[in-house]
Amino acid sequence: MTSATRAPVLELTGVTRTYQSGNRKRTVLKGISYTFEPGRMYAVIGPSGSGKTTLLSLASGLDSPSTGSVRFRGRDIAELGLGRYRNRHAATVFQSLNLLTYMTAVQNITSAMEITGVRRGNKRQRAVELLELLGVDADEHHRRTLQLSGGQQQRVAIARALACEVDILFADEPTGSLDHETADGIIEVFRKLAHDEGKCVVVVTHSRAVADASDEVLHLKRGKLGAR
Ligand SMILES: Nc1ncnc2c1ncn2[C@@H]1O[C@H](COP(=O)(O)OP(=O)(O)OP(=O)(O)O)[C@@H](O)[C@H]1O
Repeated sequence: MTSATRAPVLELTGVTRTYQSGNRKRTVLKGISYTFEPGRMYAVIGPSGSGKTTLLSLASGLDSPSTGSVRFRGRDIAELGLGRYRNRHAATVFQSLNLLTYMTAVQNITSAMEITGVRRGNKRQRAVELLELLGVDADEHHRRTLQLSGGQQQRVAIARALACEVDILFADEPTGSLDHETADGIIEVFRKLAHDEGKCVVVVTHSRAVADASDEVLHLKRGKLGAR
């Protein structure tokens, strides 16, 4: 299928976000319109403070735009329910990962499936399948995540996000704290998820390597999307 024939999975239309602190208002995003497709990897780049995390929060249903709309498969996510959108359709891997470090890799994934109400008979088996897909070795599946390396923890966090069978995966600076080699492995994971598994992968990054590996690069500058 060519990209021209793919139905969009996510559409931002005229999205603005204004923050108010005291009497001061500041519009961080100034009318962003963009269409995301399945099976593609997107990088969101831009200077510090340009609104990348704000854009990710709106697109992932953690926050609502001041004006404009965010649509998942044609339906406004506010109407769908932000909680439902986040649980069923769009997962986010945060910079802090938020793994439960006293639990094993498998337990982190199965507990997320319980919490988000995934109806699947053998959750442990699914957790193992996902860890294998992401290249986490079998002897690491049952180790507490505290004992795993940064790159392994990042993979577990991605597996946990995918466990809820989402269509869109957002990640905020996923390679920021990793060495080059480990970062390259994570970039490859994202590319495979997009190109082989058909996910829409959206990564906020300062990394040139992530931007170079992406199918599309969105450059945020002064609240607008521009050419790179
Ligand atoms: N909840 C908030 N209330 C008020 N201002 C906010 C809030 N969240 C973000 N901002 C402001 O919005 C602007 C954009 O922030 P954002 O975190 O989206 O930028 P960013 O491009 O992700 O930056 P960085 O690359 O440094 O992480 C900043 O000036 C920030 O101070």
